[in-house]
Amino acid sequence: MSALQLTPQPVSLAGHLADLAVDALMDEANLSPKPALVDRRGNGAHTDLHLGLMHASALSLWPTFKLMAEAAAQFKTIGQPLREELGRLGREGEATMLQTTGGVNTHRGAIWALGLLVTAAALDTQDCKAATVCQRAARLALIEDRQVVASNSHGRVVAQRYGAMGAREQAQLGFPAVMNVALPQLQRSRAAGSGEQNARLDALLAIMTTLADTCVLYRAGLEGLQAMQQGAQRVLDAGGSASLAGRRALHYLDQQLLALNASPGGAADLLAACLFVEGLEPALGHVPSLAPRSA
Ligand SMILES: CC(C)(COP(=O)(O)OP(=O)(O)OC[C@H]1O[C@@H](n2cnc3c(N)ncnc32)[C@H](O)[C@@H]1O)[C@@H](O)C(=O)NCCC(=O)NCCS
Ligand SMILES: Nc1ncnc2c1ncn2[C@@H]1O[C@H](COP(=O)(O)OP(=O)(O)OP(=O)(O)O)[C@@H](O)[C@H]1O
Repeated sequence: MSALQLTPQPVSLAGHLADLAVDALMDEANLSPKPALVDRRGNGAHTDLHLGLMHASALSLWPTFKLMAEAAAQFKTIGQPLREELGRLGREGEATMLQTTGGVNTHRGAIWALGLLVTAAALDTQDCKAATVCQRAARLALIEDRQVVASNSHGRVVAQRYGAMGAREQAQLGFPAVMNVALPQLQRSRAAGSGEQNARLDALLAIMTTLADTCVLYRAGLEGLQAMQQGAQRVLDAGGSASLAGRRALHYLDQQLLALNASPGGAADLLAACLFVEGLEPALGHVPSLAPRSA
């Protein structure tokens, strides 16, 4: 039989959500020029990462996201059983990621954020507005996972040292960096005539202006965080990444963050989360729910 005679198999809703999550990770990784992050130009501040590894890691997470969406259908409501199943799948996803990358942390924060959002979307695809999905994800993130083993993660170290709110709190608050910062900036930049890549760079920069990025704090302390926040604001004030002055400021920010070894990995994860929730309504508006309305 020739390939032309093969009938395409319908993609399940869970598979569709996993596609959207992996697409968001691929789009974030490919977006260039991002300050000090892995992109098409190079490795940014990371000696142990490269674009091929980011791609391989993103693709390896497809089954994890699909299983998370299926868990929503199985458990149907927001509660401890679903939360703990997600924790289990998330830890398995982290293990898969580390196996794929030979032990390098490519997407820890992204598994957390996108995992919660995929599940929240799958709970009720009749209402997959970005704001509603972020709120559902927050309700999941607020539930304690009794199986979690406290680790000495970089985020925890930094939380103790500086009192910074990290990935956990960002999710528990309903992703304010996505809803109040990144999505409005995306829309503003598009309305001002910027191309899609520049609008996405502006959204990343907008996140960087206020986020307490624990990756940056761990690698470069408060000096790095201040350089990131102020430098990102300067790019936006100069006209954003589509303008000549903004592009110069972005180049300067890149050099400054590289010198400080300060890579805004948390901001990058939240840009991926922003692209994911923005894509939900157009992609799923017509698809029936996997599960009845969540409690
Ligand atoms: C909550 C998580 C992210 C751990 O956070 P913690 O701060 O302790 O760890 P760590 O420093 O290793 O990772 C933080 C990650 O978040 C990203 N990040 C950094 N700062 C921020 C921020 N302010 N906001 C959002 N994300 C951020 C970074 O890119 C980094 O990858 C999560 O990995 C976790 O608890 N996993 C356990 C498995 C689980 O429950 N999974 C649920 C799947 S839905
Ligand atoms: N394009 C990207 N380039 C680099 N990092 C990214 C990118 N997109 C997302 N990230 C995030 O940045 C994090 C990597 O940051 P970092 O290297 O500080 O992590 P770490 O392994 O915890 O620290 P270290 O490398 O200092 O041991 C990943 O968890 C990932 O979520």
